[in-house]
Amino acid sequence: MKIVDVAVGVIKRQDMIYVSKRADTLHQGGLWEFPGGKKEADETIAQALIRELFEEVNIQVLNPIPLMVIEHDYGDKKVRLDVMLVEEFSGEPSSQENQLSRWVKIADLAQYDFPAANLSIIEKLQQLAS
Ligand SMILES: Nc1nc2c([nH]c(=O)n2[C@@H]2O[C@H](COP(=O)(O)OP(=O)(O)OP(=O)(O)O)[C@@H](O)[C@H]2O)c(=O)[nH]1
Ligand SMILES: [Mg+2]
Repeated sequence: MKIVDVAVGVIKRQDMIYVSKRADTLHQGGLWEFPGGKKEADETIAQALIRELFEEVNIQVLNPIPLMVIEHDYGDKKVRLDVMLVEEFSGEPSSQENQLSRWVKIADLAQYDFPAANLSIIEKLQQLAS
């Protein structure tokens, strides 16, 4: 199965992270996510992140910092999540795609249901915060 490259942005301000709910009809629908999406063939992963976060939440990413890379096989789909920490951005995140979105304290992220691949991201954020 072909692996899908995904740029994922962990948008952070103080002890809060911006999360959105995936539409029920999508892959891993109904779960919470960090904004992002599939890399196009002609893009670098940083370019994909900048484009996706502008399209999805209307911010200009300034200085993304690589956090981790996660490969996960969902059975119906294999993904490689290139996860980047986004602490420098201009604009105020707001959902452009009718997604429910909110700022959540890092300590409270575990109360939200995320796709299985995201669990190690949340663990890492909680380690960094403690
Ligand atoms: N954006 C995002 N995708 C994630 C996360 N965790 C995770 O497993 N994924 C998976 O990554 C894949 C691509 O993400 P996506 O659906 O946002 O892609 P996209 O924005 O390009 O959407 P599109 O297909 O409607 O153009 C999906 O299969 C999704 O399930 C996450 O935290 N954020
Ligand atoms: Mg997306």
